[in-house]
Amino acid sequence: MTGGASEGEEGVTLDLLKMKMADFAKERDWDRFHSPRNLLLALLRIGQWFMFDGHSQVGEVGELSEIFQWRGEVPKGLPGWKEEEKQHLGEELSDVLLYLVRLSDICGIDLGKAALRKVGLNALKYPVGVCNKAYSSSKYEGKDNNVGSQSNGSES
Ligand SMILES: Nc1ccn([C@H]2C[C@H](O)[C@@H](COP(=O)(O)OP(=O)(O)OP(=O)(O)O)O2)c(=O)n1
Repeated sequence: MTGGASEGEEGVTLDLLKMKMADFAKERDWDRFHSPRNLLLALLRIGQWFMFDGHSQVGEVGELSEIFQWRGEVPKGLPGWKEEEKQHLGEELSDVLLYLVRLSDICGIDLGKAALRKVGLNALKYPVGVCNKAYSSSKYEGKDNNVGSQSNGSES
């Protein structure tokens, strides 16, 4: 699929991204590089794996983390961030999503279905009424889960 720039902008689906990534790789004869292991390393790597990518030592999750590194806690909505900083964040979030979509596709996992199923499992594991006042799991005790919620009035 090689449609126009605005294609799919209204309600982007995982299937559309999956097709875009498949076309991107096919058009460049990069299918041979998009193995499960390579895609996982592209997300997480420390070190180099690809011939045109000699300068980067961290994977996309690392690049995403670098944006938040040393900023301390960041309020929701990112007040005070410049537009180009938000755009950069969008790019790094997209890289993570795109590699995850591609990794799922290459592994034969329907990511949308798997994620929906997982949302259901999460709801069973953390029932409303038990968890809506305070986290009962010691895993989360002592953590401030409402950091920044006053900045835009949204709940986490
Ligand atoms: N073999 C490759 C190389 C790149 N991409 C796509 C998926 C990502 O969305 C993006 C990653 O490109 P880069 O490795 O150039 O990473 P960045 O765009 O983050 O550039 P930089 O590392 O310079 O910040 O390109 C891909 O599908 N397969």
